[in-house]
Amino acid sequence: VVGGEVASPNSWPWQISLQYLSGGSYYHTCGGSLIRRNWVMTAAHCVDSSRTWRVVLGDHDIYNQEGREQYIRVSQVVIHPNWNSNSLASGYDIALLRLSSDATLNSYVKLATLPPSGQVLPHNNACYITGWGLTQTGGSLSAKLKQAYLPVVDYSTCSRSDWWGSAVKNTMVCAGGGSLSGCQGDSGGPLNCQVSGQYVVHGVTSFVSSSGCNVYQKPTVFTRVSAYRSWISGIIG
Ligand SMILES: CC(C)c1ccc(NC(=O)[C@H](Cc2ccccc2)NC(=O)[C@H](CCCC[NH3+])NC(=O)C(F)(F)F)cc1
Repeated sequence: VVGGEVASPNSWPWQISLQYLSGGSYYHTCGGSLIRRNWVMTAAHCVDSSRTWRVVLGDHDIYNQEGREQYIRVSQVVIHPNWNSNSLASGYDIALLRLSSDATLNSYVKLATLPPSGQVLPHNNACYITGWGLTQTGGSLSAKLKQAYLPVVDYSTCSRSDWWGSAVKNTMVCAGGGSLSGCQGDSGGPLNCQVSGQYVVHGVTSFVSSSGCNVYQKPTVFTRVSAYRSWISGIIG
């Protein structure tokens, strides 16, 4: 997350850190959202490679153990069947991870609320991106979970030629577009949008401009969760 601030610990209790095993240690690579006690929603591009994954719930500082963390292995990766890693612009950047055991729900670990099928938020709807991703283009991961206020940019604006043009589809949500943005390592995490006084996960962080994270008129682009509700229900029940 470029800009914004460190979140109050565990204030986004569905946010998870997706980590992969390498040389005996686990490393943060993406975010995700807990949607059932044994299912996490993330981006397909996060789990394109076959690795050993684990999910960390209840985390705040990914480099220090603070006692609220739950570490659970991933037993199954379900990538959307239409996802094509060579075509980010086509969308379908969504995947579901089955956990090897159920998360314990408490004040630090809660389930995300998903939007109703088909719901499209209006321009400027209040949303926050959260994640441990780079804090500057080419920078380093944030040790502590960050949040940044990214209001929704409607499709008609986001698909303008001087914005994202045809790279953005209606199955995506754009948000931000100024000095605040997502960045590498935020992928797969939630776009938390305020709807009737409640935070709803309307987006899965998908991409930013290849020329940098916080680029003017290149808002962060998210998979629109409400476009995939039936697929999600078909998998998790
Ligand atoms: C759709 C097409 C025009 C398109 C192709 C590529 C991109 N962007 C990108 O590829 C930039 C590249 C980059 C790397 C490092 C620093 C800055 C930028 N990376 C990204 O946008 C990666 C997704 C890459 C998926 C493919 N491996 N996502 C993210 O960084 C995040 F966190 F914002 F979700 C954006 C659009």
